[in-house]
Parts: sequence; structure tokens; C-alpha cells
Amino acid sequence: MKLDPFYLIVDSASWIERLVPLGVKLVQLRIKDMEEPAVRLEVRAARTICAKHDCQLIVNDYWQLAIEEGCDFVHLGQEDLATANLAAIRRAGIRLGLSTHDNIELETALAAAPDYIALGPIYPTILKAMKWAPQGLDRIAEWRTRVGDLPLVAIGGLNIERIDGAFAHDADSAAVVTDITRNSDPEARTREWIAATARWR
Ligand SMILES: Cc1ncc(COP(=O)(O)OP(=O)(O)O)c(N)n1
Ligand SMILES: Cc1ncsc1CCOP(=O)(O)O
Ligand SMILES: [Mg+2]
Repeated sequence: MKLDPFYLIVDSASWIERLVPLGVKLVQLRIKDMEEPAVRLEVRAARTICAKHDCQLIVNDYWQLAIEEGCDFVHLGQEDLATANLAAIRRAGIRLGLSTHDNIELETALAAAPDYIALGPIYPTILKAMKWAPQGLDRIAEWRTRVGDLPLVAIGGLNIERIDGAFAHDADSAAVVTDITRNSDPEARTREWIAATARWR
């Protein structure tokens, strides 16, 4: 499986409606602090937009909802993984991405046979408080030797200026939140990301 090198992460279907039509091919819906019925509506809306624009949708955290709504990709962290029913996810034919932040988490993740591994935070992030120090670029190369051909996603503090470093250290895809959603012109920044990742596509 090949992931698009530009992995956009947003927290609403309205962001997806704004940015996916610009040519985004891989997007994660990462919703926090919302009641499940409302999340379900967001997932449905996101699915419709992504289907129309041939964009791969990844649902963060809400694996049961992803099964019920017929989504085909979920992303889980290690805490999510501890409570998720992996067999049910697999039975539903859903692909799985997993977060890793250290060696033990990588071993746990690999044992779950995911469809990709994410490593973060590569650089400091302002999105959420994290107990891990920034991993740095060399850690991406180290992860590459550990994951083999499994797609590897770099995440955390990435911006246009930093993505070539991530790819040069063998990431397959660069995930981003704030460099786009907190930009003064998110649409223009999205176009810049699409162009800047073109040679890795
Ligand atoms: C691509 C990608 N990588 C890492 C994460 C983080 O997942 P998790 O550790 O479960 O934390 P939350 O995002 O759920 O707060 C991610 N969502 N996507
Ligand atoms: C959810 C998550 N997991 C590791 S870093 C991160 C945040 C990424 O956001 P940003 O691209 O704004 O640093
Ligand atoms: Mg999670």
C-alpha cells in the first residue's frame, strides 16, 4: 500500500470541505471533545466529500463508528489500541494506522500488523501536550530500518520547510495540522504542501 506523501489532519468535515477539493488525497478526521452522534454526522459528511474527490479518509480514534459507517481506514494511538477490538476492525476490512513514540510502542504496534506506522513528534508541536521529546530526523531513519517496507508517517511540528528532511530520512508521508489550519491562508498553504510533496508522490 502506498500513502500519499501529504497527510492532512483536521478536526471537522467543514475543513475537509474547504481543503480536500484543492487536491488533497489523504486526510484524517481527528475529532476530540464531541458527543458520538455529532461525530457520526461529521464522519458521514467527510466520507461524502472524500468519495467525491477520490481522497482517502482516515478516522481517528472512533473505530466502532468507522465500522458502523463503512469507513475503510482508522488511526489509533497506543491507548486506543489497548481497548480496541482489532479482530472486529480486521473483519470489517478496515485498514489500520498506529502511533508510535518509543521503542516499546513500536514493538507493540508492529505486533498488531498495522497498515502504516506513525512516528512523532518529529519537532515540537503546539497541537497537544506530549510527554515525548522531539524525536528528530535521525529517528525517522532508525524507524525505517525497523519497519521495513511498511509505510512510515512522520508527524509533529512539520511545515513546508521541514518536509524534505523528513522524506530524505525515509518517511513515506508527512502529517500536518497546525502549519495548515493555523495559517493565515489555509487554502494557499494546502496548495503549497501539494506542490512541495509532488516529487515524493
Ligand atoms: C498520523 C497520526 N499520527 C499520530 C497521531 C496521534 O494519535 P494518538 O496518539 O492516538 O493521539 P490523538 O491524535 O488521538 O490525540 C494521529 N492522530 N495521527
Ligand atoms: C497528534 C500528534 N501526534 C504526534 S505529534 C501530533 C500533533 C501534530 O500536529 P502539528 O502538525 O500541528 O504539530
Ligand atoms: Mg488517539
